[in-house]
Order: sequence, then C-alpha cells, then structure tokens
Amino acid sequence: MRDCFIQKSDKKFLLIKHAAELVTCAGPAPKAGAAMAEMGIITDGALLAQDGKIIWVGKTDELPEVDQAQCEIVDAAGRCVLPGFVDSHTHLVFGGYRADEFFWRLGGLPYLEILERGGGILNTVKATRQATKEELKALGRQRLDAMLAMGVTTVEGKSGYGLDSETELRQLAVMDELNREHPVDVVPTFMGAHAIPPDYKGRTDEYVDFIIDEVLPAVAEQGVAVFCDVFCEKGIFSIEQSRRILTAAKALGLKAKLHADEIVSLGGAELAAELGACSADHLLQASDAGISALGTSGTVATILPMTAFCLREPYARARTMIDSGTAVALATDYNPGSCFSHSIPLVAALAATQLGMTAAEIVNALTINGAAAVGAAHRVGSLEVGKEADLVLLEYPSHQFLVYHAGMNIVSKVIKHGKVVWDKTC
Ligand SMILES: N=CN[C@@H](CCC(=O)O)C(=O)O
Ligand SMILES: [Fe+3]
Ligand SMILES: [Zn+2]
Repeated sequence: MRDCFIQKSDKKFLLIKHAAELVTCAGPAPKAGAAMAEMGIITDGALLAQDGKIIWVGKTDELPEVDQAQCEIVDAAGRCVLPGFVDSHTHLVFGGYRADEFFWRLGGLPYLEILERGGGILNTVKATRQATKEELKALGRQRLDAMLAMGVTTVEGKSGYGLDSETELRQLAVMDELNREHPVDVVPTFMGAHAIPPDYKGRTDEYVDFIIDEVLPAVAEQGVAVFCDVFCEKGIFSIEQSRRILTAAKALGLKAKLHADEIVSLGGAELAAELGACSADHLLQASDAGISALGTSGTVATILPMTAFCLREPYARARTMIDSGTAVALATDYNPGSCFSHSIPLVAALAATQLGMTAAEIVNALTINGAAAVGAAHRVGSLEVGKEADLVLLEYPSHQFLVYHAGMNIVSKVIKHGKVVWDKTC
C-alpha cells in the first residue's frame, strides 16, 4: 500500500474546521424526487468526530469546547467537504480483460451478441475461474486503492464471474477479506445469475434450479453476501426466472437488487418494485409504468451513465425519474466489459451533461442515495451525528466543481471512520 493510505494519527477526535462548504446531505434517506435538490450546505462549516463517529456538525464559530491536543485537526479553508462517495454498483473482483471487445462494439457488434457467441461475460468467467484467490484479492486491492483516491469510502461489489459454486464463493470470500483489510467498506452481492455458463447452454431453467438449490444456500450459510442480484435481460434471465431467484434469495435473508431494463424493455423495473428490491439498476429502457412503480415502491433507481456512454446506448431517463418522485443513485458499474472505469468524476460530468441532473442531485445520488441503494444509509452517506465520519475534501470551495471540472479527480483528502486514509499531497 502506498504511504498515502497509511493512517498515522492515533487521536481520539477528528476536527474539521473552516470548510468553505460542508455539504451534509442530511435528511431522510433515500432522497426522492424534489428532496434530491436539498444538500444541507453549511458555510464555514465544522465537524467533530469521536472514535470514528460524527458527534457534532455546524458552523466553525459554534464549535463546542474540545481538548485540541486529542484532535487530529484538518483545516478545510477553501475546500468543499462532502460525505464519502458510495459507489453502489460495481463488479470489482474479476480476472482478465476484454479490450478487444470494446473495439468490436465500436465496429458495430452488439454487447448481447458477443455474449451469445460465448464471449463477453463468459470470457471473464474463464479468466476468473483460473485465477487464485490471492490473485483476485491482489487485483481487488489495487482497484479499491484507485477508487479510494477518487473519494469512494463504500463500494458494492458483485460476484457473477464464476457461475459455479466454487468460483462464486471465491469472489465473495475475496470481497469479505478486502472489506476487513482495506479502508474502503465493501458490500458484497451474490450474482450467480449473471449469465448462463457454457455447460448449461440452452438449459437456463436448470441453471436457475442449480442457483436456487445449491449455490444460494451455500452463500447464505457462509454469510458472505448482503444482496442477491440478477441480470434480467432478453436472452439471459427472464422476468419469471429473475423472480424465482430473488424470491428464494429473500427467503434466505438476502436483499434484492436487479439489473433491469438495460438493453431491452422487459419489465425489470416493475419486477424490482414488486419484490421491494433495494435498487433497480441500469434502467436505460425502463417504461413509464416501470418508472412510476419504482417511485411508489421506494426502490432506488441506480443509474450508470458510463455504461450507456461506453455501449453507446441511450441514457436512462433520470430527469423523468426524479421529476416523478423517484430516488436516483449514480454509480460507476466498474466491470471489465461494458464499463471499464471507476471514474466518479466522469459519472458526475455525464449526469450533468447527458442526464440533465443538477449538481445537488448528483451529490445526493453519489452519497446518501448510493448508501440507501446498498442498505447502509443508517450508517453512511451523510454527515449527521451518529454516522461514520467518512468524508471527502475537494481541492475547490464548492460542490459545483465536481461537475464543472469535467472528468478530473479533484479529491484532496479522504477520511474513513474518522482517519485520514488518502491525501493527494503524499
Ligand atoms: N449487464 C450486465 N453486467 C454488467 C456487465 C458485465 C460484463 O460485461 O462483464 C453490467 O452491469 O453492465
Ligand atoms: Fe452493471
Ligand atoms: Zn452490473
């Protein structure tokens, strides 16, 4: 690990003061519709944390008395302070790369056709099955380091590049260990239903039975996943197959997520709402009925604009979603196929220029609503008393720079659980 990641302070308190803007994102979570415009900005803001938890937030000149000798003091003058980013949709543990495929797609070959021909996700499955746990873990650690440097303090990660018990459990075990060892919190999702493995080709129902009867119970017994996700898509898993898997997962205590209406409008958004899923993700082709179902059910709509950008597909209708009262989260979808990028700055820039989201909506979508999408909004995602002191300092005085400084990483410091874990000047 580079020096920048090493925590040197052993102080009991963290004291941030004189933040040009302290953006709290406080309030009930997730923020839906018009509430996404509210960021709770405190100018000349300050924050006090004790043993990693926030104990006070307010104006610098109203700071309570505290023994400064016991504080790690961060002067945030000229800086914007935000909650740590929550990247609520990634596939970060995988072996191999698929650079060729990116260029085939630019040449006109569709994403689903590459998969149908045995490439795409199935290529990553081959490489991931061959990788040892140590190899996967080393790759995962490097990726988490790079995410942390962009201000990510909590990340969701999916299995789904094993499609057999052994490799799926290996991916989840890697995430579990990384979660314990790395400053970034990793929320693990079981996604055995990501594609149909070659030995089950043409027998999707039997593969669904295998997931339900053999893999899911092992995942639940080992306690290595919080969520279960399914790639509900034409030619992959149907609505009915997705419903069966997620219903079985919920019965075993896992929470539901769904890759919904990414390439074809199948009714995935409606299914996510019906199942009370924590989030429905992608949604490029979500119907009007699907969007209104999400608004009613309180399911977070997780939008992944870099995937649309890389696949050259039309963007999800985030504006319609927010205007009709839905809670929208933004995430990277970091994976080796459809979106090989963990760039929070590019997500923010695309959200503003292509999705028509305001800077305030983008900030909430990357923090408190991302936290809600991974079932962690009671712990992270906003700067409120009782929550983890997970925060990001920008090099600039306003949250607007996150969008305006297009595609640039302007994070100057990252604080996790009250400790500085990354500093650009190191
Ligand atoms: N769409 C399905 N799953 C991933 C892509 C995985 C891959 O291509 O390796 C996604 O979210 O975009
Ligand atoms: Fe994805
Ligand atoms: Zn995904």
